[in-house]
Amino acid sequence: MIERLQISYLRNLTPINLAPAACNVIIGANGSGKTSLLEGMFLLSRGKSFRHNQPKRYIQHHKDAATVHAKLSDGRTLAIQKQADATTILRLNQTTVYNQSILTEQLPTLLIDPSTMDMLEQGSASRRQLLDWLVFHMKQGFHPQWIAYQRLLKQRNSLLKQRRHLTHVQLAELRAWDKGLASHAALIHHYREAIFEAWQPYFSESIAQLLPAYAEQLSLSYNAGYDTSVALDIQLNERLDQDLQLGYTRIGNHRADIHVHWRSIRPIHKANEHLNSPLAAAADSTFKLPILKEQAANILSRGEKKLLITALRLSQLPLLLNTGNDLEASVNDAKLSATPVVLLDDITAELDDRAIEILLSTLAQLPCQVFMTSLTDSILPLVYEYWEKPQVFHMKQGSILPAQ
Ligand SMILES: Nc1ncnc2c1ncn2[C@@H]1O[C@H](COP(=O)(O)OP(=O)(O)OP(=O)(O)O)[C@@H](O)[C@H]1O
Repeated sequence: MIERLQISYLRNLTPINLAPAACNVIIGANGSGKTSLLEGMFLLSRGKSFRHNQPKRYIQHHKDAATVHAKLSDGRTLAIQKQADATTILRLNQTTVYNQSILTEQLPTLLIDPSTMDMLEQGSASRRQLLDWLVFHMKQGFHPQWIAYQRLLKQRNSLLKQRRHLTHVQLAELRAWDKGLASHAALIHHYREAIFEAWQPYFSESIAQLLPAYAEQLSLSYNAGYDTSVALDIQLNERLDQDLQLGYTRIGNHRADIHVHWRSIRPIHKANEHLNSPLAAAADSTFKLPILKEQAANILSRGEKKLLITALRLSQLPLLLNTGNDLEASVNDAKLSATPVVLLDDITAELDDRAIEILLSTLAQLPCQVFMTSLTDSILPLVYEYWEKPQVFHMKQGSILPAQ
């Protein structure tokens, strides 16, 4: 759990120095800096902002760098400094580290915010990241494989981009990379598939709570990004000409995706209603209605999609925290080294009262730390219902106002 949080020169924030509790509510007007505070914690955990890629966009105007520092309750300290030229300095326990994943491991953050609410309609990247967040924290071997895969893929794509025709030497090099890609791909798929399987029942449980009317109708599927019954290098070889035309690699783990499907339910008929009367059954046009299947994004209303995305994210936490049965525990081979931090940005504007109550009551039962932003204090009665000693911070023009 974050015991102390310090943020300097991030957007409009005046240097922040907070001692957060298990549940924290940040209240303030539009533009007061609430989201920037969440952005700071996300930056520390992931090495990037959830709003802009370029550091110069979020580093305070006329400053050279933004810094976020956190002290965890077990004494560990984490720090990140982002400079305008995108140089990043990372520290764990005052020692410089060179790999963001080291900090990510120490501070898992789960974000539920308005920008992620379009995830079903966007390209596959955000849905793939959703799965990979779980896989990263639950499967120790995943990250090194993913890094090695990405490195080879980058080399391959830059060769494809330069050339329409390859020399013999380049072809031999490409084949060697493809072999490497194939072996990383098989493992990455293996990790993702195992975590996906373990995640599904949690997703169904969250849907039953947040979208009960669709409990029987929504399901998830995982697409590996290539045909996993054939080694990836064989498939890459078969489609080399197409990839050369395109200038990039079209299949592989980097194209994996998560889909949410909707299917209709057959109308339920009263017992024996049609058995004695085949003519009546034939006359009833609903009797033989086929089961319809669709992408959930094409069926659900905007509000329902938000609930679905909330269910996707929320269902990850109990799995990650191993609050389920031993079967799920056996899937998790990476011991979680820190309390997950849940960042809820402006949920009152996104979700209805019932959904907010389900979200908060679920989070209050889990060993996680919560930071939520709100324009008004209308959320406080609910927060006090579920947490014993929440911290309430009021923000104005980038500063936390002193407690009254
Ligand atoms: N690089 C920057 N330097 C200084 N100020 C910035 C920078 N980038 C953005 N700002 C300002 O910082 C403020 C940050 O707003 P932020 O999104 O954190 O507020 P918020 O309280 O979450 O608002 P809302 O409720 O409208 O979402 C905005 O007023 C914005 O103009």
